[in-house]
Amino acid sequence: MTKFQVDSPNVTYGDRYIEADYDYCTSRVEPASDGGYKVIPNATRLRIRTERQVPKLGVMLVGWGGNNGTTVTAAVLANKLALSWPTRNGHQEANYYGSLMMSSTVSLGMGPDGRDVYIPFHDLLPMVHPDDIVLDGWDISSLNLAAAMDRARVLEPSLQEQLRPYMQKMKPRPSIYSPDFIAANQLERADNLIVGTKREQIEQIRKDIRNFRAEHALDKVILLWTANTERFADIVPGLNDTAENLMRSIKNDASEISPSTLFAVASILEGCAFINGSPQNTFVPGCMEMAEKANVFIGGDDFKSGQTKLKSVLVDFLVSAGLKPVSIVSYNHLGNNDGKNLSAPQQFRSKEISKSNVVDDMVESNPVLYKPGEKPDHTVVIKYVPYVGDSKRAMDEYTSEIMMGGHNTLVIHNTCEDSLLASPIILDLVILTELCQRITFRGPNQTTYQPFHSVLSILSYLCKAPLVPEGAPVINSLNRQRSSIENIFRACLALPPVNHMMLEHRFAKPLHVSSPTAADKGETKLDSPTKTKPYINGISQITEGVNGL
Ligand SMILES: NC(=O)c1ccc[n+]([C@@H]2O[C@H](COP(=O)([O-])OP(=O)(O)OC[C@H]3O[C@@H](n4cnc5c(N)ncnc54)[C@H](O)[C@@H]3O)[C@@H](O)[C@H]2O)c1
Ligand SMILES: O=P([O-])([O-])O[C@@H]1[C@@H](O)[C@H](O)[C@@H](O)[C@H](O)[C@@H]1O
Repeated sequence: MTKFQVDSPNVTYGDRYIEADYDYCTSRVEPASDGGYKVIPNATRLRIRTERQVPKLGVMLVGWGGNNGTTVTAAVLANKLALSWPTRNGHQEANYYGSLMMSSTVSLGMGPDGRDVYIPFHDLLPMVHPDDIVLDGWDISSLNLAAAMDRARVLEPSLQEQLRPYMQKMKPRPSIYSPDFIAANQLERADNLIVGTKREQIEQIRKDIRNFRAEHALDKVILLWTANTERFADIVPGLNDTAENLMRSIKNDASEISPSTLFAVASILEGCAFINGSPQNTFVPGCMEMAEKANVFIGGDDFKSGQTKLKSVLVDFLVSAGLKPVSIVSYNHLGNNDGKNLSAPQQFRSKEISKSNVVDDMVESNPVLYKPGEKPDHTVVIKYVPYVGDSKRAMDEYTSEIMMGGHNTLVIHNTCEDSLLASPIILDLVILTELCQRITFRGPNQTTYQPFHSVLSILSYLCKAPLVPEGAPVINSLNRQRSSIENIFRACLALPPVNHMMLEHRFAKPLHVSSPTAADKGETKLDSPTKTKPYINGISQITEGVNGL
């Protein structure tokens, strides 16, 4: 943990809380009488509380025996045990590369030398360390985690050998299987099932959660779906459109309730946050209502790990540079079990939707380039090629209109172990969710503190199809998503948002700085204006009217 303390009258470091008084500054836009806009800046004083005590966290993965489930478990173990292993490219040590919290940094501000001072994102606020997370979960396949890790073909055998004694003791709990929601080709691995009615299955999941919490003396449990992609469930009035109807449908054993929704309901009933790492509509309206009534966090959908993550950067860059993407083709093939499941049309359709909607907000942000409703041609292709296993091969082509009828075409080829991109995302999702459970806000004239909305939209950086509260805008731009996390956490320390203005370096005369370096050199400060020296090294200098000023 990088030690730092904010020295401000607006921050109190108490035994239990960090308390910050923060002015949330935004601008509101209203239509003006002349057909233009009236822009009104405003500032809202918030009191933000962050509990300092980091809990003992348990994470239960649905689909624990899959490529992601085994890989993230192996990664946590390898880091915790500080393992290293021989590879063709030399000795490899465990790390958490690809985790926003563990392997990226944030700036605290400008140091005495005028340079930003960076710390690991994870050190900005008290957070769970992934090494300390206790993992468990369910799978329709009975393979123990060591055998499942071998089946996944993601990690080097030399590492698997070291992990096998630990992971062979880990056995996924029997799960809820509904062949109607995942590809028929998954039947062959479905030998570890909870039989019974949907109500009985939910009660078993709830019992599993309680047993896990008790067995490890956990303070908190979070559930995360990293099982197969399901087809979308039909949203039917009277079936799953309200919390009451959903619970009645479960009691009546209605068929159109997916396993992922059953897990989400069980999780919410146990007061545990539930995160959906796959693209299906797990959070049917009735499930979302349940979460809101229970003040339990839900988040998702579909890990944003590779091709789509790059798309949410590239399209943002092109459109914000005034270049007009007009055709986007995203093709990939892979040979893991995820790819096998996605080879079925209904499961592919779930993924096609989450991979396709990611450009909408960026396109709609630029009416100079796009007419209302105009969008780039956008095609998503996924093919299953068993031989390549987890090594996903992605090829993207972005064609944009540039000035005066010109065109620019970007072609990207991207090969990666898909599960090694998704595993750090899983860790970030649960670390951020747990931290947000410890942050509360009190606005002006409010006497009580309130939590984040139960739909945890701050997770959008990690999801292809961000789940947001009703009426909230969906933001897919990766840069904006990351900034929102950083600035919200800075606000918990009464630090201003990062604005990149760097005015300290932009004026002809040094901006007033309080750092000891400026005072030591006896340099003048802005608040004591003096004429610039007319001569520098004997050369007369213009002191008035420079740059037309
Ligand atoms: N880069 C990535 O790997 C990535 C990125 C985004 C989304 N995802 C999504 O994450 C999910 C997992 O990906 P993966 O590569 O680990 O797939 P996988 O097929 O290797 O693992 C899924 C596991 O879920 C199990 N399963 C299926 N139905 C289940 C149920 N009802 N209950 C419990 N277990 C069940 C399967 O037996 C399998 O072990 C998929 O939905 C995938 O689309 C993956
Ligand atoms: O994250 P991303 O690379 O855009 O999308 C990926 C797809 O390209 C891949 O085919 C699928 O198997 C993964 O689940 C993931 O969704």
